[in-house]
Amino acid sequence: MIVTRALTKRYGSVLAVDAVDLNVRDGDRYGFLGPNGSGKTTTVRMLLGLVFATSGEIELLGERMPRNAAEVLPRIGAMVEGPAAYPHLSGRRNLSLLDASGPGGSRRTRRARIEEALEQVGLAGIDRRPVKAYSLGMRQRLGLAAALLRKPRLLVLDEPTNGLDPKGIHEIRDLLIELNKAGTTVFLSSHLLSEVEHLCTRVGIVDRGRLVLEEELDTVRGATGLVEVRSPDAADVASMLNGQLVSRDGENLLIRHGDPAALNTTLVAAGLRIASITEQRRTLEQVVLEVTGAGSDRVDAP
Ligand SMILES: Nc1ncnc2c1ncn2[C@@H]1O[C@H](COP(=O)(O)OP(=O)(O)OP(=O)(O)O)[C@@H](O)[C@H]1O
Repeated sequence: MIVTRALTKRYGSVLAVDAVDLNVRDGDRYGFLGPNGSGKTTTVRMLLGLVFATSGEIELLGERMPRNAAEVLPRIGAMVEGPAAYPHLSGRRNLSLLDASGPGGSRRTRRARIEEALEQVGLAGIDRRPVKAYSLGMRQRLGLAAALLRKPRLLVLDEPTNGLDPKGIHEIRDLLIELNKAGTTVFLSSHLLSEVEHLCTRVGIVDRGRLVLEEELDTVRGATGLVEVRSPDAADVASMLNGQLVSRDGENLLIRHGDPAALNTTLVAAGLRIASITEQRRTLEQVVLEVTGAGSDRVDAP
């Protein structure tokens, strides 16, 4: 759905995006993750033909960009930072102007389409209020409604939950999952680990303009080889598994073991009570820290 090859953008002496090879597949919920200033917005802008790449190639839906922008862009729903709208008009009116600029049938069909998009993002209830009176979160929702108008196969969203409160973030997340289940590929940029961790199936991590990892989230969050056990008989569990015990804090134990089911059977067979037993997986945060190296305070030898 999105393929880039050695995509590069230079602003004077700043290498904002450095030879990025993205591969977003049909059906992905892809999180493009990186700290502020790592090149996410610039990449998204290049994908959508809003800025020209210095070098490299882009394919969207199998078509070369920006060469085939006129053909490709109507099939994509996009939202980039700070979605634009006429401030003195209502959200509905803004959407209807946007809708009118594209093809799409009778007045009734258009109205139904706008209504559905407003409904999806939770803005259907506010009719007359002009966009200038919207909160940042409402503007984000309106931007998303605009992206959804044409029921795109691919959504490209730059920081879609920016400015939303936790409930709003949750609603947008549910909506994106629902759309994805119905067949829409979702590509979103974010600097929020938790957002990507909760929403995405695949992740691309960018650091100072370079793509340092692209992988399935399940693979990224691989098992650590440790099992977390909580037991009222923690002292007995600890002495039984002495060699494998990594740490103990009250009822909570961390045990070196590759198979939680087998460990559970062993403990229960020994008459020990197990309140919970879970395979420990790496967090996305750990992975990001690993792949982004020593971080911004690194001091290289001259
Ligand atoms: N128009 C521009 N002119 C000059 N430098 C720019 C321009 N746009 C971006 N940059 C620089 O390119 C680098 C990447 O910026 P970009 O906005 O793409 O990062 P980002 O990951 O989207 O960050 P954020 O999360 O803050 O939006 C930064 O160093 C930024 O200062």
